[in-house]
Amino acid sequence: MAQSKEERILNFVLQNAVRGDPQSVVDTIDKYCSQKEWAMNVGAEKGLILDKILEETKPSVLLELGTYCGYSAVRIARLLKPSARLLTIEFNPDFAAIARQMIEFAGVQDKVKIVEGSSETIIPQLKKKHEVDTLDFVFLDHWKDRYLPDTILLLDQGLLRKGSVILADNVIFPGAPEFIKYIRNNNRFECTNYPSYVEYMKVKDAMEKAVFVG
Ligand SMILES: Cc1ncccc1-c1cc(O)c2nc[nH]c(=O)c2c1
Ligand SMILES: [Mg+2]
Repeated sequence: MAQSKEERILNFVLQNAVRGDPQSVVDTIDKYCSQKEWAMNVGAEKGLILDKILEETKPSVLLELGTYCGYSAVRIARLLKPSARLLTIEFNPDFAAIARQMIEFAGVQDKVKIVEGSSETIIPQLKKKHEVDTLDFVFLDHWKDRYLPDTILLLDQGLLRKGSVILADNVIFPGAPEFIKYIRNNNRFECTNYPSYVEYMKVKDAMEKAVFVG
């Protein structure tokens, strides 16, 4: 069976990165995807914005929507304190299988739990099945037309508390106009836009940070 692009990315990491070194995994994926095959990892430029916001927030309980190959899960986990936990939801089982191996190779499996399935199904299970009380940090990086309904679901499920940070990738390209319209006009969120570029491309993109004020 022909290899998928995601399998090629994983194999490049297994052969070229340092086992147990999350920074080397992040750098190796960026090297492959900038020189060989484009892939939808948050990438190095937007990754630095993500890093900075994580260092400011110092979250303990995190949720990511859209794991893909595990690039951002590894990038996030490398900055977390030992007791912090990241739950990451991935709909595509093939991507989830790649991400599981990527996360284990990076040595961050104790901090990261991949949950396979749809965010719509899993978000309502977070409290009872995944022992979440409230979320300190949420990274939206899945289907753009799910950003708004999933944000509303997080609110309805009582998963946000005063100060919870939502960070959304791709609010310019591919774009999430309904989410942006809602979040910027909702006085329960304080929004900040971070202009950047689509990963590995010279196309403008941005991330949006929305802090829940309770
Ligand atoms: C696929 C694509 N083509 C051209 C330009 C950007 C994208 C793109 C970039 C991303 O960071 C994405 N993140 C999550 N989910 C996506 O679907 C996605 C798509
Ligand atoms: Mg993205």
